[in-house]
Amino acid sequence: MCQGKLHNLLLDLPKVEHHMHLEGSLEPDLLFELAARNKIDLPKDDEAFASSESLLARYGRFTSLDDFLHYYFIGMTTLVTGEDFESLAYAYFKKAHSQNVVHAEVFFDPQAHTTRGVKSETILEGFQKAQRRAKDEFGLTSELIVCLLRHISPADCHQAYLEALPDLKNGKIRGLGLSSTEKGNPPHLYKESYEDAKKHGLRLTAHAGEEADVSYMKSAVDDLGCTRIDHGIKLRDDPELLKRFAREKILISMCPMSNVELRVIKSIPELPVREYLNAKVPFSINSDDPAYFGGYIQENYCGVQEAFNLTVEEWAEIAMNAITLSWCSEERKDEMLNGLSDALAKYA
Ligand code: HPA
Ligand SMILES: [Zn+2]
Repeated sequence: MCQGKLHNLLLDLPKVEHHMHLEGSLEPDLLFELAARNKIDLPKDDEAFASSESLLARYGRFTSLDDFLHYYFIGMTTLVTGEDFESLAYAYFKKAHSQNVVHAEVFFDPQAHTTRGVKSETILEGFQKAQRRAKDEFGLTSELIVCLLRHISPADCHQAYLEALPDLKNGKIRGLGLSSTEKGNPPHLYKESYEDAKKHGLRLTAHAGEEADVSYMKSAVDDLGCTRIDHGIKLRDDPELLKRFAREKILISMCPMSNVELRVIKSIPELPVREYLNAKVPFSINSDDPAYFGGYIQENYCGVQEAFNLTVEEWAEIAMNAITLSWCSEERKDEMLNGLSDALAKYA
């Protein structure tokens, strides 16, 4: 991994995570523990589920987004009670805090749980307990973003959106996202939910430009009104749209290790980090599904440094954009910006 002065800076930087699926932080050990406790049958015809070790080994051989999603959706069937959701989120916050994450805006997939009979209140209460503990014990603030699963029909997704709406309006859930199988499920299909959310002034993001092309990014902005795009690594292919992202400060939440593990790119140097920095397109660096892709946020920061050898000033800009384009209060942003100045002072 990266070395020297810059490595210490990357450890010290106060970090903000914008792209992390809580269900994607389910480590194999906890997965097996929950399966035993909740008497959940894992597939017997897949030898990957023989042990934590074999499961981890299989995670190292994903061939595509859908290949990963197959394991991701099986894994989360072990989450049943409020305590399970709390343990999951608390374990993530604790790990994130150990890597100097000071604020996290995290996704979850209610449709994957409610369709198995888990109540939305159970999920939300578990996550909220973990959020309160993370704030009290670590000073780590967080926001929840509900994801619509785009492999499910837009009509069913709209139903899920309507179920989440009261908690979007009362601020328990901060924003709306769109995830799962991207190709063949373009953003505009989910317009009804996003249009309604926009009317209510809610925060909007969508996964776009991960496996599919840049037209999905354009549709997420034009048709859905997103002010943030998750992954979003295809902007090079539309120079006008790239300028617009810079002008309107539309944040891209990049996930380097995820892109390599899901074979979207061969290696991190292929990412458009230099182009986005030069064009002033704001982006943050994130872990996506850290239990599945072999690293949390720190490992992703180090991977980017190894690949691009960025300067202190460039890291300062990345860290500052991550803070200022977060969906928290201005007061919280000011606190985080002060923390950033203190961390940078040592490296001036
Ligand atoms: O990287 C991802 N892409 C789409 N859906 C997802 N759900 C979890 N991670 C992802
Ligand atoms: Zn994601």
